[in-house]
Amino acid sequence: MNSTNTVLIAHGIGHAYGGQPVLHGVDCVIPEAASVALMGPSGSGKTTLLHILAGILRPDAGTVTFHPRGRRRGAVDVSQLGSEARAALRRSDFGLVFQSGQLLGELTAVENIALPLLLSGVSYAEASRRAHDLLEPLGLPGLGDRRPGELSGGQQQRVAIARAVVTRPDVLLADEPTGALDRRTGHEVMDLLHRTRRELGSSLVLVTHDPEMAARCDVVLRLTDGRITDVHAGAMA
Ligand SMILES: Nc1ncnc2c1ncn2[C@@H]1O[C@H](COP(=O)(O)OP(=O)(O)OP(=O)(O)O)[C@@H](O)[C@H]1O
Repeated sequence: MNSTNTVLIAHGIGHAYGGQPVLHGVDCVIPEAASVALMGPSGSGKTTLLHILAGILRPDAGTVTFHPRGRRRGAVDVSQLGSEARAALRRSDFGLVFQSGQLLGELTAVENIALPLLLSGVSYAEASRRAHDLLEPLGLPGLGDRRPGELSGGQQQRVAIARAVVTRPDVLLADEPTGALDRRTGHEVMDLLHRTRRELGSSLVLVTHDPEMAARCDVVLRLTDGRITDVHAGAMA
């Protein structure tokens, strides 16, 4: 498979839980600086595939090859890395956003945003400065000292996006990031996610049930019973 201008290539991905197969030989390609929506019925394996692409889960079969942008390092097979190396990759090269509940309640917004930098060894002063710099562009001016419990759902997702992008990752992986928000707030958060990833030149893999959110992506993949059954361009991309 040609790897030019791709950041992630999944090949022959198979996965089972407790002997129950969930993914059957999935192939997919995530192009550089593009957005890819992953749609499909409940239970079709979307989250499992996202977690495998993100290196959270190791697949039972197949490979996930990560090609760092600008080829600044050699390609790595994420599926063969140990848990430490996958965690390091998630901290430095991937940015993850979930539906909710991902922020640490005892930390302020700025501390939550700074966390991936702190875990990568950046000094507290530098990490806080970079986290502060994201408040304004992410629509969180003046909210840096609030704890998650003092923020609205939409504001919490903005903090989660800020945390995902603070390391300027090559790939953003988001699982229903607007699933817990009302429609208008959901679109505002998605506007922000697309704008930020365009500015960074990052790719986005978005798991969503919402056809409008999927249509805003460059490519829409449909997963049915653990198999890719359709690939088409997003209608509003
Ligand atoms: N940790 C787990 N242990 C056992 N079975 C699991 C586990 N996680 C997911 N499954 C099962 O694997 C199948 C695929 O789940 P997955 O969450 O990947 O689907 P999905 O397409 O993301 O679903 P949804 O749209 O409902 O979130 C489902 O049948 C689910 O019950």
